[in-house]
Amino acid sequence: MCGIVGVVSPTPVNQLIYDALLLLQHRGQDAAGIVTQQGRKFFMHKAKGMVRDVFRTRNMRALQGNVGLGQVRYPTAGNAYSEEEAQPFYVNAPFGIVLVHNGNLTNARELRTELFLTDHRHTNTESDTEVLLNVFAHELERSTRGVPLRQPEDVFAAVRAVHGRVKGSYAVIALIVGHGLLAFRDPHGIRPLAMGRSQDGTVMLGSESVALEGTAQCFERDIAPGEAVFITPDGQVHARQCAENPQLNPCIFEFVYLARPDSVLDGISVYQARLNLGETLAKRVVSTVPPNEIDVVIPIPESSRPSATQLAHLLGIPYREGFVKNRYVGRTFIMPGQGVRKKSVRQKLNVIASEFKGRNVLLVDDSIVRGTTSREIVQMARDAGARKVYLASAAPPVRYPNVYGIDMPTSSELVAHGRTVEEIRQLIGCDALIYQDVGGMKKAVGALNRSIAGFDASCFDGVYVTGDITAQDIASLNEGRIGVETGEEDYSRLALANAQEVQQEA
Ligand SMILES: O=P(O)(O)OC[C@H]1O[C@H](OP(=O)(O)OP(=O)(O)O)[C@H](O)[C@@H]1O
Ligand SMILES: NC(=O)CC[C@H](N)C(=O)O
Ligand SMILES: [Mg+2]
Repeated sequence: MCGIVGVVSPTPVNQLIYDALLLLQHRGQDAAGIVTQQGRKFFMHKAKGMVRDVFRTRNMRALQGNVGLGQVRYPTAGNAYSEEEAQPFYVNAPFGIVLVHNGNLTNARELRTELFLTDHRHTNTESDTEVLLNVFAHELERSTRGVPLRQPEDVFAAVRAVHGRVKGSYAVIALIVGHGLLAFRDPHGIRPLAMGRSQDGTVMLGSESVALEGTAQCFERDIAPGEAVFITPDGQVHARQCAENPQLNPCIFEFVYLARPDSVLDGISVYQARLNLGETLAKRVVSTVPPNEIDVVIPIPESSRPSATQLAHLLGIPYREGFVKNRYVGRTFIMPGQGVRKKSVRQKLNVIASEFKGRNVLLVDDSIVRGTTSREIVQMARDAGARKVYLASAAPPVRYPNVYGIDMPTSSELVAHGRTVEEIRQLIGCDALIYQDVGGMKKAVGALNRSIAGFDASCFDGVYVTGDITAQDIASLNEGRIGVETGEEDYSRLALANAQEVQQEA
């Protein structure tokens, strides 16, 4: 998960891109970058940090031009430390291209070798996005060598070739100097991408509808899976389906946690999806804990709030705020490194003790991944004097690694991996633990857009929509990954140990 945005406008775009990135900050808090283009020149500024820290006035002034793109990064490949892996990425040939990417390639390693040996292209980082850009550049070069670019045909042909070579998830925005802005989505549409316009002729592309609406654009439509859209500098929009068998399988975790509740992705309101999840979760709570044994329902801020409200409403139990969030601490789950995450839960959430004292409380979270939040929160509720602490999760147990751009690289770090619900309950230390079930989750979200063929729910059910992913694949995907915590934490070691464990089990 990252946030991406691209704009073509009759007026300068620097502030518009900045504003859109701020609206997408929840999708990536590790690095941010913007490129604009004026004449034959790109202007780029990127660095580690949140949007507000990365861009100072002098940086903004230098970002000139009426066309540009930007990204907020949540690293899921390569080195979380490296400023060089912040996006956008740039190649000088053909034409001069910059690119931003949300997603994760599952065959980046093979492609990197292929790029070097066959395409004679050098990549200088461990980033899968750099690989993706070079594959695109190579394919564009192939169709245009020695002749001027025929747009949009040559651009669409290159995207078609990219679909043929690249595997995994990719929502992409690229800018070809002097020619226009390109956006495309992988053939399963795993990561979201939408388009909007404003009356002055501005066209904007962004990861979530909130980025469009929050910058006064009118949401127009989602980009279809496999589709490419090319916008010329004068604002003309060309669109083409570039995949052979496109099928919409959006990532269900977007609706559970990643996206903002005020966004609508692929026709589904994220807020309504979370209300529905609360509704189905309520039914499961009833079968485990009699509602008259629960005095109060308390959400674990921020993302679980809609599910918790709906659950409390259905069970007829008071909904109270028991934790206050320090708004200046970012989302803990998307922080790289377990040490940072653990420390941040305590910094981020503090109890209102009177809401717990002598009560049986039902805490609701949207999901339990590593269990970092739940373990701390349950203890905090006990310390505040709760009699019984029950915990309910609006998502099912997260048991499998994610390979499509969510930072869950190894199964061993997932609290639910290889454990029964009772074992997880003991680890977390609550009196009862109630999970959503996979079918219930898919039904709750899927009911909001019946034209969706199915969701990518791989971290819950182990089914990977782009084809089987073996333990070895996961190990090689994690090769070279460096976490932020120690600077040395190499995820491939963890992943290999994990792969061996899985093989032994088999
Ligand atoms: O089991 P864990 O590994 O702790 O991960 C799950 C938790 O992380 C997320 O919260 P986060 O603080 O990132 O964001 P939020 O404020 O949007 O809920 C999510 O909402 C859960 O609370
Ligand atoms: N999660 C993402 O979308 C990140 C994009 C890319 N895989 C990176 O790590 O930089
Ligand atoms: Mg949370």
